[in-house]
Amino acid sequence: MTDKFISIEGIARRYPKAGGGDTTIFENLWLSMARGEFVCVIGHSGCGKTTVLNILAGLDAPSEGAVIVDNQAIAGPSLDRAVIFQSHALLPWRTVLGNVAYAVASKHRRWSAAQINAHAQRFIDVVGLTGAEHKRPAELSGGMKQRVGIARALSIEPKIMLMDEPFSALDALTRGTLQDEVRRICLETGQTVFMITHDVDEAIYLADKVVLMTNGPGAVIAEIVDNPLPKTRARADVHKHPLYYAVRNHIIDFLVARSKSFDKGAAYDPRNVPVVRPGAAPADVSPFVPADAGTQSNTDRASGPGFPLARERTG
Ligand SMILES: Nc1ncnc2c1ncn2[C@@H]1O[C@H](COP(=O)(O)OP(=O)(O)OP(=O)(O)O)[C@@H](O)[C@H]1O
Repeated sequence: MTDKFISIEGIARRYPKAGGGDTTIFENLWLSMARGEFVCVIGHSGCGKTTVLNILAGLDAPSEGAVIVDNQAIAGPSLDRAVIFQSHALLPWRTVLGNVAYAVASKHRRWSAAQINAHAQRFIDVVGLTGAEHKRPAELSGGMKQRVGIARALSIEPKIMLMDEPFSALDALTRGTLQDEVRRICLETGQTVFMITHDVDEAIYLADKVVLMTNGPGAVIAEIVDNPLPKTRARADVHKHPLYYAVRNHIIDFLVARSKSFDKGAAYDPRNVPVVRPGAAPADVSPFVPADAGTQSNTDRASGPGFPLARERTG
């Protein structure tokens, strides 16, 4: 990877133990992300995903190591990095417009009220809330509240979106719609996204890369799954991709078995975590052929082990 827009460099997070000493949640974590890349992180509860996200947000500091964004070490929160939480954290006394405008005003302190409102309205329209501008959070459904959170994050036009299970509290239909919208918006705006999810299908649908973390304490990045789906993808076609089931099975197998007993082995290098493309031949991946284009089903073609690609330096 050449463009290291985000570079996580050997970070650790330790907390003091009640009886003395420290618990190491994770250590020596290295990961880099290119500009415009959508990365999903998957791992069991407690492995430190939110801690990593909070460090990226500047809300927490690593016990060791550093995170560099756009060639600058993170030294606290910044309007360049917007966070979308599972709970939307809206200001209950402000309307939809008021909530988004509040974020816009914090970034553009010299703008007039008219400029601020016009800018906020643009992002309210983007997330499909036109007509709900004057409602207060209590009058909105969970999905609408989450849209406000997304509009608020987008309205400050951050360089990076950090999302902590943003759709997990939503019903399946709303979740699907918002996943589609977030994907579209991120593609259109070239957003770089770091997102935590527990949902394997969500990760495969949204991500360019899926980072697999082992169980904590002492969690490590076991590997990075390079998603073979094309950047432009439609929800309805995702499962027809010839490698879809191989990728899905690989991630599930990791979560069910390997995340607990991951053997780093002598060859494991945290700065150079294996990048895998499950089901693909080591040197080549066939172009996507729709399921009805041939006699062999895509599911048949998807069988086979995950071959590690050439080890790619992530640090
Ligand atoms: N302030 C704190 N003091 C001590 N331990 C903490 C503190 N904050 C988090 N931890 C511990 O750090 C570990 C990682 O927490 P974190 O929330 O990052 O995990 P996670 O992978 O995001 O989990 P989940 O998927 O459940 O959200 C947990 O074991 C948690 O108990």
